[in-house]
Amino acid sequence: MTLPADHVVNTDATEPATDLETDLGAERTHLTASRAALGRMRERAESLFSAGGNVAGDSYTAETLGRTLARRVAELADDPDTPLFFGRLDFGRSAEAEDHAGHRYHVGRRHVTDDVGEPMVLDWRAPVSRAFYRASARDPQGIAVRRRFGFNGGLLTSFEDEHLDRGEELGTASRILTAEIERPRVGPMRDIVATIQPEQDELVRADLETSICVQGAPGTGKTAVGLHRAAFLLYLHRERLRRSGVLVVGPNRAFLSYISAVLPALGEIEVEQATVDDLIARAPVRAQEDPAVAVIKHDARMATVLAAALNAHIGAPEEPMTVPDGSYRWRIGVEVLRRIIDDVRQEHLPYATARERVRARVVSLLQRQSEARRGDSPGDAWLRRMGKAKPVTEFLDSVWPALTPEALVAEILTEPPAGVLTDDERELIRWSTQPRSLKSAKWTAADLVLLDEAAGLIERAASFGHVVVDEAQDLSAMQARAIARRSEHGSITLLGDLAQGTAPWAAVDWRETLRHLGKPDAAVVPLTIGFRVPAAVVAFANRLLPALAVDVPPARSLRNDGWLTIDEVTDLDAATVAQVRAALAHDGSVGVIAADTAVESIRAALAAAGIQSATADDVESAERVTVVPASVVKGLEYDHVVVVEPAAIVAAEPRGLHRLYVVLTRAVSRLAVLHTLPLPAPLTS
Ligand SMILES: Nc1ncnc2c1ncn2[C@@H]1O[C@H](COP(=O)(O)OP(=O)(O)OP(=O)(O)O)[C@@H](O)[C@H]1O
Repeated sequence: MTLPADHVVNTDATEPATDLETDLGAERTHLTASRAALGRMRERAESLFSAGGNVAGDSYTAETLGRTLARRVAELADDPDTPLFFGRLDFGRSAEAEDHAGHRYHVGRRHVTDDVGEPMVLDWRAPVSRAFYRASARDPQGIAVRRRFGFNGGLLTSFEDEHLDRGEELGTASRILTAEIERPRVGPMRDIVATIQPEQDELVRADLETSICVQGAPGTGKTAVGLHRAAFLLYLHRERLRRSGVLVVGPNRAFLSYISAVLPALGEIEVEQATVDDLIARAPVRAQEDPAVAVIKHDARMATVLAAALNAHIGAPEEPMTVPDGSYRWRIGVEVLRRIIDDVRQEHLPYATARERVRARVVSLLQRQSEARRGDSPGDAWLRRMGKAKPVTEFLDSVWPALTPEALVAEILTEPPAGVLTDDERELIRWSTQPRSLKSAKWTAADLVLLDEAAGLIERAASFGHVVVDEAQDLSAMQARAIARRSEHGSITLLGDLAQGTAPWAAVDWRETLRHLGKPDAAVVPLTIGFRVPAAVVAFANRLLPALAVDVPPARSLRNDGWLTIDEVTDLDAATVAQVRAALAHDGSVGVIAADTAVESIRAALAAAGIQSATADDVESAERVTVVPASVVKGLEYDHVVVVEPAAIVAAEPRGLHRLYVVLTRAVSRLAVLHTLPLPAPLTS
């Protein structure tokens, strides 16, 4: 790659800057020029877009071209509040610099080229940009100087140089990194491209073929890593992943709306985001059930039960088949029919595909007989007619009957088969009242995982090219299998923290989850640097860890600036209002977290005091205060968190201590804990 002369580092570019202001001025000029160039790139894309209909020959091509160009225009959108570049690499003249020796590159959110196609800003995902994240004084990777830029909104305000060639390296002491981590959080989650850390970058840039499981304490950047990995893979394997798709799975709607802006900000607008429940929603949930019943339905043994029940529908042919065809009668003997069934069973195809395979094998035997007798090949119409001939259909219906997932699940809930579940378990899952028809069946949420499993046994689900699963510690075996079916031919990034497992089936060992996901050999990699929770708050929340019975590696907080108060009060509402008022005096977001049942009264108390609040899924809300039920706060963060009555949060569910650990680790700067009841024991010991 060649660069225009003014971007080429001459030998003295690696000398200390003589005049910071001049340097800053030059960088601002480059930023302005880059923005203008991006504007021109967008204009060109827009004019192509509007001309698209005329150039394309047919409507299909026009539509495809239109979509491609519309996407291109969207990808080139410029947010004036977001820096277009955030770093600069000055390559030295060592052999390691290879072709880049003496070159200077600005690194930013997307490629920007000037009018003759020369790069002005390199995409952070380009191979050259890797050194921005990974070069160190010990391993400079050809870099003489790494420059990081500080921004305020879209305005370039400062920079920070590391002369790697002189052994200088700031690492996590970088002021710009510190400012980014400490900046107040408002609105939805932001990207971290400017400050991805080396241990994160290694995961972000892992190959498409590689599935990984990331175990990290709260705030170590798991979500950020997963989203950036999706963006990275889309950049590197654009066409392939555009065809197969990339999916991000999160725990709930509030979380998905919180993260929804990250990928579009990186120019990636085609990633599907869903909860597991969205993925498997083939019927509406119209009934509740005892959690003990749901636990059984989410157990991996249900997959065995369903597979066996389905298998039991495959019968053995008992009599030969005779098919009339005009003046002929074709005959297939019972032994041959049995062989067909045995052979197709061995192919381990989905049930419905296999049924069609049996039909095709039967028709091909009929065809051979017809050819032998008639001396010519029958046409397609004949083949179709034979496939639908009554004796063929009757044969299939008796030995390989068509089945729907609903029928299969209804069958095992009507008469739970013996052999895999205990008798008690069978009684627990048994339908107490039989629905009049499958259509009127009132499915529970857990029934939907069974329906999805059944659907997967009957027909193969489409596989995404890559799936990012966040908060994966809460996946049940059956949910993991639902994701496995959707990533059979792709890879997975699994993100989670065993200490934050709140589902009744929460994982205690990642190996087990990976096995259910069909990626048993994926590496489990820890993230160890905490970017959210201040050290004092981490120390407080960590008092819970021994009681959580999980083996997780410790993390070190980068934030020493936090603030923690624990107050025993007599009037929770009044104390909450007072804390929220105090928090509003600072910058940033305020999250009030309480047991689910307490949320409405807290919201009312705040409103009575003139403080309006938003709900967790309304990330664009103008209100700075959000009142969040403890059950949906996973993955979210607020500058100032007020936790109301920890004992009630713990008492609300069987894994209440895990929930409290999640709740206490949402604070970016300040945590206020208010209680009237004694604090849960592990917190006071
Ligand atoms: N390298 C980084 N530079 C700046 N900020 C970062 C970096 N990594 C993570 N962060 C920030 O730290 C916060 C926590 O990140 P994230 O939500 O990804 O953590 P997490 O491990 O998924 O947390 P949890 O376990 O609570 O879900 C976010 O605000 C994120 O933007």
